Amino acid sequence: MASRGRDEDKKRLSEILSIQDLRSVSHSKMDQMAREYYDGGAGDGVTLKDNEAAYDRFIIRPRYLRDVSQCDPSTSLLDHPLTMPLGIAAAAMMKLAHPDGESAVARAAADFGSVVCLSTFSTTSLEDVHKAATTTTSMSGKRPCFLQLYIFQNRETTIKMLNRAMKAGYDAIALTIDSPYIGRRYNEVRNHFKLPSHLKLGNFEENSGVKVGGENLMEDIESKSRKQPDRYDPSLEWDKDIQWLRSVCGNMQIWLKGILTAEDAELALHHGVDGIIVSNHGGRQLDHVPSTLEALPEVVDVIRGRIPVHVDGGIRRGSDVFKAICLGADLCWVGRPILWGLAVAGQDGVRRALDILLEEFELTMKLAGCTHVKQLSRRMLAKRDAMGYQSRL
Ligand SMILES: Cc1cc2nc3c(=O)[nH]c(=O)nc-3n(C[C@H](O)[C@H](O)[C@H](O)COP(=O)(O)O)c2cc1C
Ligand SMILES: CC(C)CC(=O)C(=O)O
Repeated sequence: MASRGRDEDKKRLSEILSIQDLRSVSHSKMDQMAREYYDGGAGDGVTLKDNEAAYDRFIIRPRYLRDVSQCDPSTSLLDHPLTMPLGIAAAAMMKLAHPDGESAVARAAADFGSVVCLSTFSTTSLEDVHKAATTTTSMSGKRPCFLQLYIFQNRETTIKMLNRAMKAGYDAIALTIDSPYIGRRYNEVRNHFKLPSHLKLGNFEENSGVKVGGENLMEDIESKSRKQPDRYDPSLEWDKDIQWLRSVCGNMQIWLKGILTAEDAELALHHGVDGIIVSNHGGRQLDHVPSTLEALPEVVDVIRGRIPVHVDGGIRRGSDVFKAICLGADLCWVGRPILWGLAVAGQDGVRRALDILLEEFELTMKLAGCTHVKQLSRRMLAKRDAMGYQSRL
């Protein structure tokens, strides 16, 4: 019976041709609370929509007669090979989409040759996910693994988690800097978002004081009235806290997730972080901030290749990956497309999402006259505006 189910899933998956198809099919697989938590954003969703729309404002300037019979879409991260410049962004509570949750995502990433960034609020323990993410049947050698970090007011909670991550073998932590408080998300309030009782957070003990859900999404984390309150620390600052983090991270690299301006990119460099991710949290935090594709060039221009610059938000096609790399990103992380794949068919659905993005990326490279990721540059793009298009960036 189980194998018949998997065969049916495979047939259904082969009929899914794009990430938009995957998104539509995923909607019938989740209840309203999970669907709206995954798909929604903060406020009126202006930034959420703009993340995707920004990709349509850039046009590709293809070059022809350049022998594209061989094309290599691969790259590397922390000395590990990647099949293409694509990683799986941190997303909380993946078991809301599928019972196999984070482990299924990590296995699909390992087999494909991608990298996973695990959320602090995973529904699987960081040890189990590291095992799944680094055990691969098809890529040789060790796989890279990131842990996304929220720093709690009770620093012991954070230190315990970092010690577990070091012991498990994580390569890097990505500190999310755009969330001193959680954005205003109407869906979560209306749906009384709560982690269902059969699911548990994988990285905290029952008595840690960390929980998700209540009258609104963050009520438990942000409540000061709990007996053992433990919430995000909104007092984080460049000078004291990046240094503190360095002192408790051992050999793990420190990346910052959520940079949107040249000023903060400069500060990140000054404070010696190992890499940055241009991100607006998929439009889930402050509404009306810039789309990440449009924030990317000013960050790249300040960093000038001294540390890696990654980007996430609104990436739904291989051509979107192409455009972000042309604008100077070293790697793109995708969030919701992976959740949609997971909801549709667990590990196989995640693999389908990754395969679609790879096929589209490789074809875009070839049709634009590129055979290697290093050839992608700003000269290959133009920006559309109300008057037509501007041919040089
Ligand atoms: C359902 C969901 C949960 C998320 N949870 C986290 C999280 O726990 N920590 C974090 O730093 N970012 C989180 N993010 C943001 C993602 O890491 C990423 O920035 C965003 O999803 C990228 O945009 P995209 O979904 O359009 O690809 C979450 C995003 C979604 C959609
Ligand atoms: C609010 C957290 C539990 C997870 C998160 O960062 C998100 O939902 O965007």
